[in-house]
Amino acid sequence: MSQKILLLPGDGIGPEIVGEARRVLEALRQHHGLDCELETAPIGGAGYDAVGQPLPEETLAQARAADAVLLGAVGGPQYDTLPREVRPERGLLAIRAELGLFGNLRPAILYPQLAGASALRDEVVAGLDILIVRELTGGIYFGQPRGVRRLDSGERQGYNTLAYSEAEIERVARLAFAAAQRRQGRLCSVDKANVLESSELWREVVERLAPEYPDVELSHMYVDNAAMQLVRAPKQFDVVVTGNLFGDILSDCAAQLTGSIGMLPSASLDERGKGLYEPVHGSAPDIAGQDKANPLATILSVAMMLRYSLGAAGLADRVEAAVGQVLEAGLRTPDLQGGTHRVGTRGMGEAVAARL
Ligand SMILES: NC(=O)C1=CN([C@@H]2O[C@H](COP(=O)(O)OP(=O)(O)OC[C@H]3O[C@@H](n4cnc5c(N)ncnc54)[C@H](O)[C@@H]3O)[C@@H](O)[C@H]2O)C=CC1
Ligand SMILES: CC(C)CC(=O)C(=O)O
Ligand SMILES: [Mg+2]
Repeated sequence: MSQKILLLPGDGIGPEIVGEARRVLEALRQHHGLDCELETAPIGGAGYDAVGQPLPEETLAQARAADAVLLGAVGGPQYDTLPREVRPERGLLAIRAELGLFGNLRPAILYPQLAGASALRDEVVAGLDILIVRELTGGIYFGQPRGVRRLDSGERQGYNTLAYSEAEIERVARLAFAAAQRRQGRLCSVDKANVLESSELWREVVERLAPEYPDVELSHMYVDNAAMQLVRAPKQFDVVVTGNLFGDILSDCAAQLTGSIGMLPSASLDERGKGLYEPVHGSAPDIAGQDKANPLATILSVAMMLRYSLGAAGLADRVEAAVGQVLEAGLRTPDLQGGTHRVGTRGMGEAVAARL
């Protein structure tokens, strides 16, 4: 039966990188029998421009009906002065919450061809393969109350709430323990339990689950140390599980270990494994519309989608192998150092599709 994939290009470089992901899906359809229907809908600033909402109702309905969703990125300076409730980023948070996508898998893998492109020395990053499991629908990005209030002094105060329930911690921790079982069997839970009550509970719940996963070696680390360890000795990590804000920050940091933020894909999964797939980076307004964006994070997100939502692990392997081949052939977008052939967004997408 044909599977329905919803494309949400979004803003900035979103349409360019999703265009290249689409090219890859079409190559798989043409040459490898992938049976899928592609639909496109607006989100973020594009949603606001179309109907005044960053997550149009119609887009959400299409996402619910789809077998998988591929998103580019949202946001841009032209939207930064809008009321917060209709800003593009709210649309992204809303679709994550509405679809119940609590588990965000962010693998940071160094392609051997990019060892020289990493900000760190070869020996520190060679063979790097980390999985960051970020809680995606709770924590300070969603906590209530939030807002800007007037103090008695007349001064304004901005405030947010960081809250995690036991159930929210448990379900993402189980996802991470299970991922560690399929990998090297090491799980590091990152928190700030020396200061935050929500982290103290986080650590307690993760610790309580550990006996159910005797084949996983569990450790804990404070987030400030984890940021330092990620650039000091990143290969000490196998799977990292952490909350929404800490995971957002640490995964951008891990991205740079792999050569560029343009290399990091992600999968956001619900309780039943239905997913939304998106690169880790944002809408990069500074390079939008210039054929400069690296589409590989989005193309690698297609690979994750094939593996986790479409039951096509063989095709996922093919896409990942094609990415390795174009890097081996020396192709590099401007964000990647080294190589022998400078290409743009389109050139990179065409080169991957041609190898499928
Ligand atoms: N998932 C999403 O949709 C996200 C959206 N944003 C939004 O994106 C906008 C820009 O945010 P920034 O903080 O600048 O983060 P960003 O990730 O968009 O860009 C940071 C830097 O990385 C570069 N970069 C990002 N993706 C790239 C790619 N594929 N190829 C080459 N270079 C790339 C950009 O040119 C920029 O120099 C904001 O409106 C922000 O709210 C930010 C993060 C995530
Ligand atoms: C734009 C934000 C809502 C999120 C973000 O930076 C991310 O998910 O990586
Ligand atoms: Mg981010």
